[in-house]
Amino acid sequence: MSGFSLELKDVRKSFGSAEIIRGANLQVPKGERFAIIGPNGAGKSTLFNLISGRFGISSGDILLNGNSIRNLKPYEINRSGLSRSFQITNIFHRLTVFENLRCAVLWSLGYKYSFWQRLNGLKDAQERAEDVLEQIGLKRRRDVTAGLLTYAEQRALEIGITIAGGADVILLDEPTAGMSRSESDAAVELIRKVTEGKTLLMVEHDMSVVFGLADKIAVVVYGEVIACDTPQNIRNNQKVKDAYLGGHAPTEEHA
Ligand SMILES: Nc1ncnc2c1ncn2[C@@H]1O[C@H](COP(=O)(O)OP(=O)(O)OP(=O)(O)O)[C@@H](O)[C@H]1O
Repeated sequence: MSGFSLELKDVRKSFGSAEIIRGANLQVPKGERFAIIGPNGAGKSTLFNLISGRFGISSGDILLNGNSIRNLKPYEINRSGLSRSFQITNIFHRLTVFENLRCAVLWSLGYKYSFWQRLNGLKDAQERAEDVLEQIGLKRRRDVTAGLLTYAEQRALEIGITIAGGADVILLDEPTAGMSRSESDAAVELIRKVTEGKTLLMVEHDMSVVFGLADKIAVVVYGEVIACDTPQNIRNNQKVKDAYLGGHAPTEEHA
């Protein structure tokens, strides 16, 4: 068994005649937190869509815990232990906070929506949802309709939905986008707590979040991973300085 949660092997993706991902390679060891950074249009979201099965890859391979997932559907990848959040908040606004979490737990267990009527009897799902509610700090908002939460609370709920199924590999797409400084500081703490012992891969533009959370940073430029290293080494990497910010290394000050 490999020590990697996720491996990208010469992954390529074309849309029509345009090759967007051009031989991406990446190895994410189990239990580490990785950030993917890069200029706008570099292919970060596309990589997420390939890893989570939303798009099929054109060539190469993606391994989850040592097994190829290249031909799997998104829900099959999810049930193999990988869960992702989206850049756009992806919650059911008319359900309560608790119902959103319970729904995510049941979905991960393979229940269908039509089972909702009989949910109270499903004790494990109920307990798991209560547990996640506590972890994301929304216990006192348990029975509030999700659409009435503040934006930061909605993003916290979304993180809860992402981890609710118990996946070991978590993908977060710009988890602090649109947040104030204090909200994103709180989000960093939340992400750190709920991903303890798990593997995290996140796309993030806010460098203070990236440098505050990531064990390693992968830099994507024109559909390739041009460097993957510790935050300190990325800061001093000349190739990254040249390609990424016109001669300046990414630092916590760059948003
Ligand atoms: N479904 C699609 N069809 C055609 N082109 C696409 C599709 N999805 C993405 N692209 C193109 O792929 C390139 C990379 O887009 P992507 O969204 O992955 O970049 P990104 O690094 O996430 O950018 P940003 O930081 O701005 O979110 C862009 O040129 C985009 O127009």
